[in-house]
Parts: sequence; structure tokens; C-alpha cells
Amino acid sequence: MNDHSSGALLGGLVADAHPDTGEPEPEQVWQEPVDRLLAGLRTKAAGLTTAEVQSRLATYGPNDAATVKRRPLWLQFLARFSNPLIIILLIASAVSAATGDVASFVIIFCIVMLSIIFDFVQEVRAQNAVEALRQSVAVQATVRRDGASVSVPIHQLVPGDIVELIAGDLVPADSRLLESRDLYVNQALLTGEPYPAEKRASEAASGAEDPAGASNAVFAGTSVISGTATILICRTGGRTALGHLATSLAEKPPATAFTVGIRRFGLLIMRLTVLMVLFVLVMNIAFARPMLQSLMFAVALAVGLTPELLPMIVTVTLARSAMQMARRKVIVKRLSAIHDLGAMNVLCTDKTGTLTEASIKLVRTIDGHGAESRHAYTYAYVNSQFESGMKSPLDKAILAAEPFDMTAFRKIDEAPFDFERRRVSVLVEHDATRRLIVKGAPEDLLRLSGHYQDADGVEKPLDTARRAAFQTTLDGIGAHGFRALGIASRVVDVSHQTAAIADEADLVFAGFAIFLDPPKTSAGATIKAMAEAGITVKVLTGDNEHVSRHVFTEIQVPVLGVLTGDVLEHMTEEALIGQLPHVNLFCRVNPQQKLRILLALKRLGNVVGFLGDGINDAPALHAADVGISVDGAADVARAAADLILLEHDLSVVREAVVAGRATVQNVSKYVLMGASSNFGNMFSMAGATLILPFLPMLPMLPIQILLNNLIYNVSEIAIPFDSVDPEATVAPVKWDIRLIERFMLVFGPVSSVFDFITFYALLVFFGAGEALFQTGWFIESMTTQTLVVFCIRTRRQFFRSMPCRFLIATNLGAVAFAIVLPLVSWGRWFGFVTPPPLFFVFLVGATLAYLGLVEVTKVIFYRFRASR
Ligand SMILES: Nc1ncnc2c1ncn2[C@@H]1O[C@H](COP(=O)(O)OP(=O)(O)OP(=O)(O)O)[C@@H](O)[C@H]1O
Ligand SMILES: [Mg+2]
Repeated sequence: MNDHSSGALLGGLVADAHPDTGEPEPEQVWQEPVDRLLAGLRTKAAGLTTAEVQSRLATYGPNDAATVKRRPLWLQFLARFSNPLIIILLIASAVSAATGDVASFVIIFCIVMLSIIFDFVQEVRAQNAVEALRQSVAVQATVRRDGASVSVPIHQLVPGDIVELIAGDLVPADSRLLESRDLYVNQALLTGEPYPAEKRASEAASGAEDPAGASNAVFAGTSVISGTATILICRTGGRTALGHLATSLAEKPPATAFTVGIRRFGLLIMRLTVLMVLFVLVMNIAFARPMLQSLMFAVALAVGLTPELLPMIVTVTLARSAMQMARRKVIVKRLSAIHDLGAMNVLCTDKTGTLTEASIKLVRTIDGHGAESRHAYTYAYVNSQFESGMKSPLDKAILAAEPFDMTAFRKIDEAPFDFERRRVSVLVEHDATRRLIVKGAPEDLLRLSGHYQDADGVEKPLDTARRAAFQTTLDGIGAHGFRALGIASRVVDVSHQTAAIADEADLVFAGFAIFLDPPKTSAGATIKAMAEAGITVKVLTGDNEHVSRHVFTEIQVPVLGVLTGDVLEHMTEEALIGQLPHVNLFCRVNPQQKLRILLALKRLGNVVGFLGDGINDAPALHAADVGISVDGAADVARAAADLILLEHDLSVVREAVVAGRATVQNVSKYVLMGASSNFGNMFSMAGATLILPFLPMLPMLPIQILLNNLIYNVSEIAIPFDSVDPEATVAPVKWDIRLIERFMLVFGPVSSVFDFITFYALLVFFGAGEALFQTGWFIESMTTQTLVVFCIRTRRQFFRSMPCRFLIATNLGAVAFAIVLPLVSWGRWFGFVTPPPLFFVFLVGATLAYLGLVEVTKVIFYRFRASR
């Protein structure tokens, strides 16, 4: 048999059997002829079938450059056993089982498993819930599958998919252009270049060395500024050019102050624990206690002292908060953004849709003198209709105003809109003449015009007097609260094929299109409410000063200071930073300037939020501490944001801020609890160890310590659900490690004092032997450790702030359990004995005294802090 011919015959089948050979090399994306690329990826213009997509997804994985793949659940579960404390504990208990004490092995094993499972389940559930929310706002792409155009989340795209792009879309993966029309993309993420780059479908690109230079290909992480395209997806996920960047730059969002604070706190406690445990171990050995028992004791102690629940509490609290926000129409994409939201003290926002209703209407089209102009309307309509960019609300308003027959007009080319020029030109042919029609920021069009057309279409020179008159007309429009676009045109030679930006000169001014964008009456009240909540609102708009000022007047917010893009352009960084506190309105700012203002605000030490929905807002959204966008926004804006509002309104942001602050406060409660009780316990253990030579026993058995820890943890799972005092959310909440350290140094010893009193009482009054001593301390430490949450959770007197019922239940439950266990028969398994009745009288007295002392200390502590 001839191997050669059968191989050729079976070529297709063989290729199918090895689906992973299809993805082209990076340079092939732009160098290979289209037919070869299509063949190599075994796809066609009609796209892939669902079955092909499934098998490719399995081969190439999801199209997700940045996110780290989540490990399978069972691995995540096993990872929890890598904790050295757990390992030592399990080994130590196994050794003790080997020496005959099987009961304690079983009990320790159960306790360890219980707390691991419990922690694991909580965290996985929280993560899943948050992931579902994120998916609900995932960016979608229009892709050809099974011969039809469907919308799928971009992480489900595979090499070989055929995708359609329009302005405002993100380029989902490294792709070759199959068709394109007036396509301009922003490649800033790859090249740092803020200006749009033109791309065109063509056969092999001439000599392009790198992705950014390839004019016939588009790359993940870039976005479409204007035009449309059909693309062939070639390389996805981590194998895109961006994917390489992302892995080297570690796309992970920078740690927030809060995350850093939590980590530092965890480390602090860990260090103290290690010291403590070593000390106890050495002491025990020095006093010639049995090795194994001493080791078990030390390890159990370490487990008890570690705030091992911290990560789970943080995740669960944030996830719960994200679910709550989702019910109030705010989707959280990045969980840690909730901290930033709680700490945010400056919010930058755009104007349209936030301060105005965003239901823009075209009111009139007039010439420079203010007379109704049919010409101007015709030009505006033709321009809006032919413009291939993302139709702005202004375009929509023009097209919705009055139907217009366009059959006589033919589009030749376009110089697309961008936010630096603020205008768009289309080159059209009509009655055998070619004309460039320009529409954009009116003051710029006036500047670019040398002639004007009156309402009858007669052309006249635009002299200085006329220019001034037209400017007065424009100012009048703005002062009455109307927005305006300028319209101008220029006749070009019939051989003229392309519309270039350089052609936008020596224009004939046709007039103004006047729009009404009614202010949102509620916006003023919300801005005031924000100010009362410690958040300064600043407006950053691409619109002009007249219009913006009018909106401020209408919503009754004072303009404190104005800065325009032109002025800003010539300002030094220092001058800008000096001005910032006095300015709350920035006009005619382009995307780069929005970003610059935002970074300057951050440099001043502010935690800055940015709310915006346009392509022009994306850079600032990305750089903000909290990027906020809305559901209908451009894909680039939604992708750059941390939060997505399902309802475009400032008041929604305000509610989310309060929720964010409450969340941070609840995490703080857990940390403060840990700071006081963990530190207190360390103190007590150290003390107990010091008096150990006189004690014929361990202060608590290892099993008892573990049990104590487990019950205590269970009592704390309700903290994420707790209510927060209203006064705790009136101002931005910042993470304050100094407060925590002080808290620890004050409240730790307070709790130890009562431990020592208990030791004394047990030894002297009750003449306790080993079992009674351990039982007594177990009960006392459980009771004080849990109940103190009611003092620590509020800065008010504890009875003036109502905890959530769940928290009351878990804490009282924990206390009841600790008291009942020694009374029932299976308490013996843990080495407990029934204490004498008088002990409970002592317990009640000591607990009340302890809580009272904590309350008094708390009042003094916060008063002292406030007075500084
Ligand atoms: N479709 C369009 N055609 C021509 N010019 C336009 C178009 N859209 C916007 N412009 C010009 O660009 C300027 C800036 O755009 P826009 O007002 O959308 O910026 P922005 O910063 O998003 O404003 P806002 O804060 O109101 O959202 C406009 O004021 C207008 O002069
Ligand atoms: Mg906008």
C-alpha cells in the first residue's frame, strides 16, 4: 500500500484528529495570505459549527488573557491541607493514636476536617455567586456560528471564529481582517499611542515586523474607534500579543490599601503566634513534660491563635455585599473594588446621562445668524447617516428628527470621529459634485471656516464682524442651555477619493444644529448628599463651558472653578495639582486629559472613582480606584470598569458607596475581634506557662483548644451579616492599621486580666485539679471571647446598637454549647468534668465585669482617639 497517496486522501481526517495544529504563529496572523489562514484554521466565511467550537474550546481553553485559571475544586480543597499547622497537628495526633490514644486522634481529625470543610464550602459558594454576577455583564461579541450571527461572551471565542466588529467594540483576540470599512482602532494598550490607527483588510502586509505595525490585523486589548470589520480569530487567550504582556505585567489589579492592611494584620498575628508557640514549647519541655503532649499543645495553640478564618470572612463579606448591590442594580466585577468604593472621597463623572436625562432631541438647525437653515439640516443628516462610528446620542437625535431621502447621495469616504478633533467628516457625491461634509465642536468649525453659507445657500466670506456675530449666536445657544454642533462643508474635485483630516480646512460654515438635553432634576440633590457623605463630585466633560455651566445652574450646584482642556494642555503637573481642589468642572477635555486629571487627583492622595460610559472614558475608567460604567455603555468602557450600574443614575452610586462602607466596617469587626481576643489569649497563655512550674497540668488540653477554636469560629460566621450603625458609614472608611494595633494593645491585656482572675479563682477558691481547671478555663474563655463581640461591633454603648439576629444566635449558641458540654456525658470525651454550681455564679460575675470593663475602655479609647 502506498502510504503517500492514502495520507493525501485522508488529509482532512488526519487534520481533524489533531485539532491543535491549527493556530497560526504570531507573524502569520498578518503575513499569511487569507486563504491559507482560513485553510490552516479549517474555517470558512460562514464560521464554525457548535461542535467544532466545543472541541476547540477543549483544545485552546477559554479566550481569557488575564485571569488565572481556577484550579479544580478538589485541588482547591486539598490545598487547604498544605497549611503546616494542620499537617503537624494531624501527624502529632496520629502519633498519639499509635501510642494508644485513638479517641483523641478521632476527635482532632474530625475537628480539623469540620473546620476545613466549613471554610471551603463558604468560600466556594461565595466565589461562584460572584462569578455568576460577573458573567451577567460579560462583554459579548457578534460571531458567526452554524451559519448565523449570534452573540456570545468573548471568553467563548476560539481560533477560526468569524466575528463582526463595530465602533466601541473591544477586539476580542488577535485576528486577521477579512473585510473592513473605515476601520480605526485604538492600540494604546499595546503601543501607548493614544491616536487611532487605521486598519484595512488586505493580503500579506508589507514588511510589518510587529503587531502594532500590521495594518491588516487587529489585536486583543485594542478597541474599535470607528468603522466596521469582519475578522478571523487566529490566536486566543494567553497566546495573544496582549496575553504575553498580561502575564509579564501580571494583569492582577494592584492591591488595594485594604487588602494590604488585611495581609499586614495577618502577618502581625502570625509572627506573634510563632514567638508565643515557641516560648510555650520550650517552657513545657524545660519542665520535663511529655514531648508529644507538649508538641500537641503548642500546635493546637498555634491553630487557635491564627486568624485562619480571615480570608474566608473577607471573601464572604464582599460576596454578600456584591449580591446585595446586585439587587440594587449594581454589578460588581472586581470584588476588592468594594473596599475602594468604601474609601472613595472623590467621584469624577461625565455629564451626559449623569447630570442630564440623556434623552437628546434636535430642536432646530440654524445658520450663523440664527435663521432656520435647510442646508445645515441636510448636511447634518447626511453626515450622521454616513458616519460609521458608534452613533453618538447627537447623531441619533439628528436622524430621529425628520426623515430624509438620501438616494441622491453616495458616500465616497470618511475621516472618522475622534475625541481629540471632536469632529467627523464624510466625503459624498451628489449631483456630480463631491463635497466634504464636516460636523463637530462648533467653535472649532468656526475657526476652520473661511466662508459661510446663509440660509438660502449663498456663499459669502466670513469676515471678522461676521465671525464675532456667529460666536455670539453660539454663546446664546449655550447660555440658554442648549447643546450645539457646528456644520460646515467644502466642495472638492470629483477625482478626490479620500477624506483626510488635512482636508478639514478653509470650510464653508453652514450653521448650528441645536439640541436639548434636559438636566436631571434629581442630580443636584444627589451631589449634595454625596458631599454630606464626604465625597466631592467633579464633572469631566467633552462638552463646552457654556452648556456645562447651564446644567450646573439648572441642577442648582455651584460651579466652584472651571478648567478647560486648552488651559489644561499648557499647565504643568504642579500647577494642575494646585488648581484641583478649587475646580469642580472640567470642560472640553479629551480622553487623555480626563486620564491626566484623574491621575493628578490620585497623586494628591485621594481615592478616586470615575463614572463614564463612552469610548473616551475608558482610559480614565481603567486608571481609577473605582471605575464605574453603565449597562448600555461602549464595550471598552464596560470592560475597563469595576462596577456596572444597571441604572444610569448617581443616586445608585451613592447607595453602593454606603453598602461598600458597611462592608468594610464588618470586616473590621472581625479583625478587631481577632486583635483583642487572639492577642489576649497569647498573653494569657504566656502567663499560664510562666506559672506552669507550680501547675501540675496543661492549662487546656490540645483537643479542648481546638474545640474552643472551632466553636469560636462558628460564632463569628455571622459577622458578615451584621448590621452597621448609620454613623459608621457617613464618611469614607479607610483602613487604619494603627487603630488596630492600638486596639490590640489595649483590649488584649484587658481580656487577659480576666483570664488570670479565673486562674486564681479556680486554683484558690475551687481548689481545682487538672480536669476542673481546664474545664473552668474553657468555659470562661469561650464565654468572654464570644460575648465581647457585642461590645466591639459598635462604638456606641452596646445596648444602643442592635446586632443582626443571626449574630445573636451564633454567639448565644456558642456560649450555651460551651456551658452544657461539660455537663453532659460526652463532654468526658474531651476531658471535661462538671464544675461545682458556685463556679457558674463566678462565671456570670466575671463575664459581666469583663464586658463592663471592655465597654468603659471602649468609650475612653474612642474618645481619646477622637480628641487627637
Ligand atoms: N457624533 C458627533 N459628531 C460630531 N461631533 C461630535 C459627535 N459627538 C460628539 N461630538 C463633539 O465632541 C464633543 C465631545 O463629545 P461628548 O460630548 O460626547 O464628550 P463627553 O466627554 O462624553 O461628554 P459628556 O460628559 O457629556 O458625556 C461634543 O461636545 C461635540 O462637540
Ligand atoms: Mg460621554
